[in-house]
Amino acid sequence: MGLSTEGLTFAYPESEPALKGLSLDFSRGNVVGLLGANGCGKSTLFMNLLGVLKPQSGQVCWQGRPIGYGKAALGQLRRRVAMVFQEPEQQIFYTDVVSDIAFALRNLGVEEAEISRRIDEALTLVDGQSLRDKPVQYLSHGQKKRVAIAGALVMQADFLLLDEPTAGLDPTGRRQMIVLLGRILAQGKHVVISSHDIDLIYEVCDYLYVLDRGELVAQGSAPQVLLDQAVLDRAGLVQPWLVKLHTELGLPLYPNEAALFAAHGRKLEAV
Ligand SMILES: Nc1ncnc2c1ncn2[C@@H]1O[C@H](COP(=O)(O)OP(=O)(O)OP(=O)(O)O)[C@@H](O)[C@H]1O
Repeated sequence: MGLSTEGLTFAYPESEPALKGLSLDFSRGNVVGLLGANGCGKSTLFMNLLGVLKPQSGQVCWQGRPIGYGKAALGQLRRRVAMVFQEPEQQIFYTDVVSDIAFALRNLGVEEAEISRRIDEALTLVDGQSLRDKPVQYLSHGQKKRVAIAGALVMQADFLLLDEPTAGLDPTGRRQMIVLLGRILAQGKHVVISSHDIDLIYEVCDYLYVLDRGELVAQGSAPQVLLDQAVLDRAGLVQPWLVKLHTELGLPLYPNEAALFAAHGRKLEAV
């Protein structure tokens, strides 16, 4: 058991509810995907999960208990649940990489030796050791994204919320992000991904929730949900290309590109 919501309804002031009675369990898979057209409520949900926004009814739960909204309770929650925003600028505040990653840990009063150790480990994980002393302003978008992920990893949270992790990345950067996700999972963490990158969602998620204007319209394993054309139409989504090869050409439903290549006796070149 970990992060979940029960009947969560949230409305911005003087607006229709952006989230309507959502009961979601983010421990249903190691990587849970959130899908839906623009404006369906994904970012609003993430802000509720972090306790930044408070639902009008229902609740966000940690280990089955409603979270608190006092300073101490939110501090505890954020050691468990960390978010990586879509735009790295939303969470990078310092001009150099190491100070930026250290910021939240210093705030929590973590010892400097421990801070160095965690930064070293996180930068290695994101292939970011060479970025260590670079001014943040000179980093590319993809490099900034990796620094932002390192910033979340040093918190050692159990759940990482990733908002559009592949947005703005070139094909190599996107592949590297998938490799990085694998490393994060190997550490036993849970990941929640909100993304319009349907191929990424298909390849990495083992459970999906589909939202349409704040309502839950489908849930299940990735193949279960993404083979359901009615759900895709309702939520404004398209089939991943591997699903399309299956439905249109009758090929087996391959879980990823490497499996498709392997089935044809070919090895996919590594990044
Ligand atoms: N600060 C706000 N005040 C009022 N309404 C808002 C605010 N932020 C978002 N909304 C509305 O809430 C709904 C959900 O928006 P949200 O940004 O959560 O969707 P999203 O699924 O993350 O969209 P996208 O895929 O474009 O990032 C939308 O109708 C949006 O217009």
